[in-house]
Amino acid sequence: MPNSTVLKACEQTEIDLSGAADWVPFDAPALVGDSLRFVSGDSRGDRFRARYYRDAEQHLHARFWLGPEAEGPPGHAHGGAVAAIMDEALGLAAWAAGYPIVVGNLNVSFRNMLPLRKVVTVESRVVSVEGRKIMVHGRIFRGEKTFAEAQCLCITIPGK
Ligand SMILES: CCCCCCCCCCCCCCCC(=O)SCCNC(=O)CCNC(=O)[C@H](O)C(C)(C)COP(=O)(O)OP(=O)(O)OC[C@H]1O[C@@H](n2cnc3c(N)ncnc32)[C@H](O)[C@@H]1OP(=O)(O)O
Repeated sequence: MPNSTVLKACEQTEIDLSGAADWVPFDAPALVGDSLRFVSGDSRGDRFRARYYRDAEQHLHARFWLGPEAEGPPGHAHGGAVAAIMDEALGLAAWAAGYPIVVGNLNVSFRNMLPLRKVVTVESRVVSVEGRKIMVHGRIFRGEKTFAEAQCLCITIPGK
């Protein structure tokens, strides 16, 4: 099947990105707008589709789907795609917690190859705040399987 046909088939498919029962949808574009364009901005794209949520404790979660344009190893996600998800989701977690930041350092461990065309969950947590340094940890998983873990050092932007 030619590639264009595969892409078209993907575009037409609705992906179920619904959250857990106790999650509340989080309007990320309302908070950071076009900064999401690179990763989660195209809800019908063939690279990433995403939806963000917050749980009762206000931690940010996301459902992500990676399509054929995120491919690295055959059938699996490119490491840069996984890192981009971590950059967006963990940076956004700091913003959602009230800290206007940019990411200063992002450390990603790739634990298992992440299959394309499966919905995965991203969980995040602000673990410490020291002056301008906000540390956020995150994980991408599906069921019992962890695909990646990350530690993200966010630095608040003066004057924001
Ligand atoms: C203008 C409007 C923007 C709006 C934006 C909206 C974005 C909303 C998006 C939300 C969802 C998407 C999230 C994507 C998030 C990105 O991808 S952001 C893009 C990628 N990141 C960047 O481009 C950042 C580039 N780096 C910089 O701009 C500057 O280096 C920084 C990070 C602002 C820090 O510079 P600085 O303000 O001069 O601060 P500096 O004194 O160097 O450091 C402050 C403290 O942090 C520590 N630190 C700084 N960098 C590091 C590091 N890499 N490692 C360890 N420690 C460090 C320093 O040691 C220092 O510690 P203390 O001495 O206070 O103990």
